[in-house]
Amino acid sequence: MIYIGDNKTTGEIDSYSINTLNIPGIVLMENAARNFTGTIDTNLDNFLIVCGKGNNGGDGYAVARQLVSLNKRVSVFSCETSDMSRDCQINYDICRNLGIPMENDISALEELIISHDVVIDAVFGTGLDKPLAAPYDKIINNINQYGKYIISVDIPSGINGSTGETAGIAVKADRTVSFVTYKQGFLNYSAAEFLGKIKVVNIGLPEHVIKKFSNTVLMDKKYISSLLIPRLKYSHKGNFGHTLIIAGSPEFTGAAVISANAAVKTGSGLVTLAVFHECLNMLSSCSPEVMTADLSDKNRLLDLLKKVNSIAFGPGLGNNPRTLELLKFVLENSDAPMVIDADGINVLAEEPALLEKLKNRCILTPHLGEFSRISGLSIEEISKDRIKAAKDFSKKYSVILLLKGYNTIITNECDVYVNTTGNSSMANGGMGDTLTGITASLISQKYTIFASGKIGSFLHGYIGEKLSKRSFAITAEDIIRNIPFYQKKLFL
Ligand SMILES: NC(=O)C1=CN([C@@H]2O[C@H](COP(=O)(O)OP(=O)(O)OC[C@H]3O[C@@H](n4cnc5c(N)ncnc54)[C@H](O)[C@@H]3O)[C@@H](O)[C@H]2O)[C@@H](O)CC1
Ligand SMILES: Nc1ncnc2c1ncn2[C@@H]1O[C@H](COP(=O)(O)OP(=O)(O)O)[C@@H](O)[C@H]1O
Ligand SMILES: [K+]
Repeated sequence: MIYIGDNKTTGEIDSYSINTLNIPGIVLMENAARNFTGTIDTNLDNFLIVCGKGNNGGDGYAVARQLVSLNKRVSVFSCETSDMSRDCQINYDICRNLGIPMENDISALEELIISHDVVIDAVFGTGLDKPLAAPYDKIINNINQYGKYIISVDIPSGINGSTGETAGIAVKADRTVSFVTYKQGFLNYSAAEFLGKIKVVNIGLPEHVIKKFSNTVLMDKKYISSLLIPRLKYSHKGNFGHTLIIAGSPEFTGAAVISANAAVKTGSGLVTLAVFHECLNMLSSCSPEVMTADLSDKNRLLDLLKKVNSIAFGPGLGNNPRTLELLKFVLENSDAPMVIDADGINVLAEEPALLEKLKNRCILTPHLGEFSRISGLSIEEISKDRIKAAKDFSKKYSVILLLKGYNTIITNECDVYVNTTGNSSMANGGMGDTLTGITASLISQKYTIFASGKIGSFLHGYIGEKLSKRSFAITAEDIIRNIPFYQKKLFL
């Protein structure tokens, strides 16, 4: 499992490893350098390592030694040779003693970069603490302008590991090999263009050590598989629950159909779609397994509200007083766990006191715009630290929050899971409605609300990713058709 941490987390893990576990810093640096080197394509040769004066630079000097021991051609450019950190100095001295070609004259840098095939950027890592000035602005500019292939050590130099903001300018890496944790700042969308392909490597620390300092993880297939509940031989439809979807309006019947069809395909024992009277005759594209109900028939609705195992509320209902009244009615008459999405969220934003009634039994699945409306935070404020914004909201209202988008965040007040599956081939209408149906269906099948959000977002994005290998844009219908096949693939 890959853990996420900011600069503070890195410092804490560092000091625990050195002071409590008694692992010397130079050993951690050696492990980092060895594991970094292990990620480099063995066909690559002719490296220029650009080193700063802190431990990131120290890693760079240690990587230079490792590459030389693999018979690679290596040169080093030292940004500063005075006042180096202790472990940086040790590795610098060894590089000198080994006779590795070393340069520190900035006027030679451009030519050096041009004459090498790979630049390894070891200028700054988690210790960057001020805006970049001369000569660092020029060094980074040169790397970006002339580097043919750039690999950053830990963090592209100039990016803040906690916030993802740049110190004015930053290295644009082709690959970033980060140590111990995936840096929280990498989740800030503004950092994306600098990171290239990201890989996280260990520095010899067991998972239980990292876990002490981070409760934020990137979900992978293995983790999702570990959450899945196999079906027993003698199970019947009653074991897989009844999902009620309350969705749609004359302009948006599609949203209702999509959510209901997704719930069926995800395996809910029964699915009922409840719509306003005027939509009933527009449901011809519903999967035949979907049962329907008329929202104006209050007795039928009451009956359903009492017996279903989960309720999805919101897609396509319309942001209007009728939807708000309906939500109040549902909340007064049912204790079932709920997935609230789209207009369900929009009307909640009008009357946040209703969130009290959703405590400990709800997952909200907003996209950035909806989250901005319901949290009262601007999109800019949320984007600066999506994890914090999501966690704060979840804590304040005791709900699970699933903040959709590239790197979806799912949190239950204290633990945070980030979903990296999915891509922009999925950026089209109806995709969120699909996720709502999948998530509600999983809740009906006895997964916890939190697990349903995690599995739902992983599966949804996983399908999109697989299909996008062959198609440019993926539709909700494409996802729905493929749910059973890829769901089965998640059972390892
Ligand atoms: N346990 C760990 O966490 C390990 C950390 N390691 C490496 O250590 C790095 C952190 O090392 P440090 O804390 O020494 O920090 P850095 O090496 O990132 O940089 C700190 C140095 O740069 C200077 N500096 C910061 N911002 C500057 C600016 N804008 N302009 C000019 N100078 C600036 C500081 O004064 C200091 O000398 C990590 O990124 C990682 O590469 C590795 O050695 C492996 C072990
Ligand atoms: N670039 C992207 N990377 C990953 N997932 C994406 C991307 N764009 C969209 N998605 C996913 O598609 C879904 C879109 O949801 P939403 O915006 O609510 O759509 P709609 O309201 O049209 O149904 C979300 O689950 C989101 O995570
Ligand atoms: K770096």
